[in-house]
Amino acid sequence: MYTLEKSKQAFLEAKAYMPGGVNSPVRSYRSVGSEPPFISSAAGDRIYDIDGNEYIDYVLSWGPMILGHAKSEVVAALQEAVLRGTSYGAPTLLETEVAKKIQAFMPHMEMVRMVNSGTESTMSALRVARGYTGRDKIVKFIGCYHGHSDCLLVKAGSGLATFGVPDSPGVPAGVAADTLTVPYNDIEAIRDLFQKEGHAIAAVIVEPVAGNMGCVPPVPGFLETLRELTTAHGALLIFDEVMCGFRASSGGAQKKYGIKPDLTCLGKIVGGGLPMAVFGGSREIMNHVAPAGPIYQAGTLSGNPIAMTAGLATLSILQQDPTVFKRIEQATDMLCEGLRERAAKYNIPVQVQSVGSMFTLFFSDKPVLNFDDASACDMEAFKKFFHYNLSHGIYYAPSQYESNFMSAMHSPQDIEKTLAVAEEAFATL
Ligand SMILES: Cc1ncc(COP(=O)(O)O)c(C=O)c1O
Ligand SMILES: N[C@H](C=O)CCC(=O)O
Repeated sequence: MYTLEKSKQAFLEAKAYMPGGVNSPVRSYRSVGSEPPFISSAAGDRIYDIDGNEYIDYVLSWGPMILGHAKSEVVAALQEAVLRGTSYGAPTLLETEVAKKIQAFMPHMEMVRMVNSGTESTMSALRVARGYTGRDKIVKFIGCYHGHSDCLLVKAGSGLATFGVPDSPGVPAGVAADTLTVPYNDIEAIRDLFQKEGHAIAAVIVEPVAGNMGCVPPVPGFLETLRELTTAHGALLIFDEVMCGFRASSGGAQKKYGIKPDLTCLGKIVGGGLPMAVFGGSREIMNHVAPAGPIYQAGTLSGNPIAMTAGLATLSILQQDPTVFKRIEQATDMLCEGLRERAAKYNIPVQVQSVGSMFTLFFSDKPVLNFDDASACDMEAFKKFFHYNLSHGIYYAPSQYESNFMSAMHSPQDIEKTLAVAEEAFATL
């Protein structure tokens, strides 16, 4: 019998010490109206909670664990690394190794700066864009989420969309005023905006494959238009590949769609499951970052040896096995196709959207192209489907405004099991 009794008790206690009982809102399960399982361990594609439940994990720590949890080579590298000390606040050989690896996957990242989270990465990339262009305004897309820095908490996706607060209190109006927003995939709207404001725009920041309103691919011509407009108006194009880097393809969305951004933000996979992110781009732009240039950016723990070790081990494994990305993508396709078939059998209108190893099942009768489409989905059906799956050992993201992820450890048998549970869940709707 599935029970979350211990997790419920743990959540009650956690709420006394941390707002909402969590350290990131999406973990609280508030939008699906229940308590979250408290996790005790994870291995491969499985996670285990303190009540003894086992789940096939499609959240993967919100994306990073592409090789699966506790990958033996990564764990061994970390065990060795901690014995040499956990942080020096001084340069190490590891950082250059990681920078070279990143460049091997994404050649446009000629120079990088390591930071500790995706939030820091996008915040710093925007500062560079503003410092480099001498302009203040930035453009973001409605429903995209780029972390929680002030100027990006405007019409944002992920937890903000889930909890219905796309513009957070506490963001000064003056800061928000410099953030211009446009619907995702709306080529005409972005053209109009550039016609009016192009001279003042420092940068366009975009999730080139949106993942924070669920998985929404770019329509043909969308990314190309962003490239054309930013170039024509002297603005920078920032690809926030914190989520879709190493997932849309081995070289992220920039490789998949053949677009060269001016700056790229990476996080999640690049740190192998430890707090680590980077931003980077051409030498010409990055040489404006301190101390090479005047645009200030810093961090006590940035580039710390433990995160570098996990990142390097993860990227090395991905680089050594040229079939790994294809295999994970094929597993994703197999699952998505199976979900479509099972839903159709019960006449449940769904859109199962995927790019590479990211996917979302939307309860919608038409393709989801933007935030309005995502918001129009049947959230009650989502909730029921989610809970049936959770209580039968399938761990999906607890919001329609999130992507799910595949790892190299999900086997065909795991996918079959996932589909069998999905079929039962559809039958209950
Ligand atoms: C596309 C994207 N950008 C930025 C972020 C912020 O990263 P972090 O949560 O590491 O601050 C996230 C995830 O949270 C993300 O999905
Ligand atoms: N969608 C977010 C990041 O990708 C979820 C992670 C978080 O905010 O805790």
